[in-house]
Amino acid sequence: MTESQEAVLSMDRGATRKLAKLDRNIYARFVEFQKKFCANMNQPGLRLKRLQGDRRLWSARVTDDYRAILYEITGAQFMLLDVVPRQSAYDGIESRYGAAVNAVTGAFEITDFEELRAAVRGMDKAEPAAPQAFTTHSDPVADDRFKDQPDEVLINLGVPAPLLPLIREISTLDQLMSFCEWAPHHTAEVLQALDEGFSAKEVEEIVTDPVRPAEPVDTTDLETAVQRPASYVTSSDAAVAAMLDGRFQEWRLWPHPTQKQIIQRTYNGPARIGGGPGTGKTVVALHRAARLAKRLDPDGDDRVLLTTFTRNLAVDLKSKLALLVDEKTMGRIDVEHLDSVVYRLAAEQSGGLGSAVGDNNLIGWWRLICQEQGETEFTPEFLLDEWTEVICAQLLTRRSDYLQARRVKRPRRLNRLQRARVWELSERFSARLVEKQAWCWPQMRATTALTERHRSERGYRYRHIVVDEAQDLTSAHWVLLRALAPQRSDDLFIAGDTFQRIYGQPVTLGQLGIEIRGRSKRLTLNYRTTKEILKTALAIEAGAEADNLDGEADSLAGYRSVMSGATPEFRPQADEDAELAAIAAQARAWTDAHGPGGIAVAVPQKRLIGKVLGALDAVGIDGFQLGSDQEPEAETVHVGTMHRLKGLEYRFMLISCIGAEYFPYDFVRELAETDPHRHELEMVKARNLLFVAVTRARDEVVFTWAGEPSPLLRLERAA
Ligand SMILES: Nc1ncnc2c1ncn2[C@@H]1O[C@H](COP(=O)(O)OP(=O)(O)OP(=O)(O)O)[C@@H](O)[C@H]1O
Repeated sequence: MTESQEAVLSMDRGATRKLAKLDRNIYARFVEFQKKFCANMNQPGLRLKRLQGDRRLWSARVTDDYRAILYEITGAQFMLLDVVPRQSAYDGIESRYGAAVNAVTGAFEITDFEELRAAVRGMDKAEPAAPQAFTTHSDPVADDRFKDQPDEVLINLGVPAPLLPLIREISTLDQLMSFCEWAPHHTAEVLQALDEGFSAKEVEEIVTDPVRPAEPVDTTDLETAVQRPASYVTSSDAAVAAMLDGRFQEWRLWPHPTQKQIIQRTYNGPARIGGGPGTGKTVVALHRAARLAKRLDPDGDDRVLLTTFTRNLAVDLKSKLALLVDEKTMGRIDVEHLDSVVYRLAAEQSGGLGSAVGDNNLIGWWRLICQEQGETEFTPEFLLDEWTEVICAQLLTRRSDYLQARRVKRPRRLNRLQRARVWELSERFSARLVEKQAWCWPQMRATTALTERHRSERGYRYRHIVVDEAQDLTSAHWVLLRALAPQRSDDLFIAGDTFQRIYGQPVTLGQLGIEIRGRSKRLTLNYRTTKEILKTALAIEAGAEADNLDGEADSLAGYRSVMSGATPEFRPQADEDAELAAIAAQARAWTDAHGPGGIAVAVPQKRLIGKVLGALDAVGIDGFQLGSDQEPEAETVHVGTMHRLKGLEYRFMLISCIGAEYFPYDFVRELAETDPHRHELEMVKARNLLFVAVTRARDEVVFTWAGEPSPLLRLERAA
């Protein structure tokens, strides 16, 4: 009798796609098969047998009529190639599959040549990927992009030589997209980047170099190859089990190799990851928080803080994190938006906090102080900004400190007398808050940061901090974060995209005691949005500049997508009623075609939400107003301000009421006359806001407006 032997059954992305296509009953039987096989691959009912030809090819029984085709990595680790009807299990098996270690990336790659041939030659084997379902792409691929690249260039970039003849046959975008659906992951990325117009040298830099292993590649060492992240192969039964029980999401199992490097690296200080929308910064932040928490001393009481800018994003982070860690590890991680941390610590420090003055009301308080003091030299807007961005941000508590404070990038120079006046007015403002038993965010952030700075001498609240949406944090937030964790390796991990800054003002982390220089990296592959949507989004930011959170320039260079879909549509309307009707009609059309859910309408102002909800209701569609607390209902059309959509994603997006009348806001237009410096800052935020809204969409975007379009749409470039 053959000995019992446990086994690992690994899968790659191709295998998961094939399983997804199986009939449900067969799929259920495969799940049973997987368990049995892993418990004892030699049990007779599995009928494991070696196939003729390649000595690593095996078949095993899933049902009487279906066989699993397996590829042997080591004696006890197999890769699933396919699940096929028994009668066809052995037909042309050797010419159908290829399995090899990629000499450039070191990845173990399985190729199903039959699927690839079908993709290029149009047999009905390959189905187009979901995101391309509504598109027709008979556009030719540009010959000079990848087709004219010499073989050795493609091979050098990591494209396996056996794929070249088929690649040479590709002549339309449709063929390219279908081919890439089944091609090894790295090959797909290379071809798509070339097709987007990146030169071979650029592709080498942004696609190939990041996954090139440091050590020489031994193409006969399968065991090492399957462990490389570029292989996209599951390494444990737990991962396969999660995949099979329907909880499978690629980002959980297979971070991109570039993402994985960042997740796993030990940084000897604060580190930053940037990158355009949808490049997986949040995915990296989640994995990193999970990894750091798992590595904490199980008997110690160190904790991890995973934080972000808004409350609804913290809710989202928490539910995603729960997919990566068990309950015990979750218990070591606080997932909380940063102002909630501020509030919690402030309440702990002072007991009662009094009533809150919202950010929008602060200007009224400053106006009153100016009136009372007969102030004419400084406007309330300038004073509020100065108090927030200099006094609170630098935690200045003494007049003498303010008189000497650095005022980098502030709109006007102030002499000593002027500073003394600003300080006096600020003291009056602070006294008024105390008198009225009120608090506001800038002051509370600063006070909490100061207290925590002193408290940290007695021990730190967190061992590791991971921050998402970092671009919107204020200086006081940063000072607080610095005070919450000790200056050690892996102390602060910062994810954010400054092109998406829609709240605060630029900060220079180095000046706030957070040194990220030399520990900064950027992701460039967009997983969310189609090329067409990306093009429109990039037109909005064309020529724009952003910082890298450390006083230097950031860029979106190399930013690209591997998906393709419909071109965004721009639909001007005669008046507001016509626009509301157009919004409702489009939401109806998407709902009818694709079912409810995954649809959102973004508007620039809160007061427009009710109108849109009314228009949706009139055509029998349930709308849901996005708020900060409530979990959004899935099967409704979500309607929210562009601000509220930050960090979220939808398949279909309407960006509506985007006429010049509503966007940019009135107060921003007025600033052009009264305060050119602030006008410029607010225009950057408005432009970024539109960029954020557009890049929430996965598949389709439609813009609507009545009257003049907003100048920020940049129709001349975006259409
Ligand atoms: N390695 C990956 N494999 C598959 N999907 C991924 C991967 N990385 C990210 N994604 C998916 O891409 C989408 C965008 O990811 P994520 O939200 O992390 O991006 P982001 O850079 O934080 O975006 P934004 O800046 O717009 O908020 C998500 O749907 C995510 O699941």
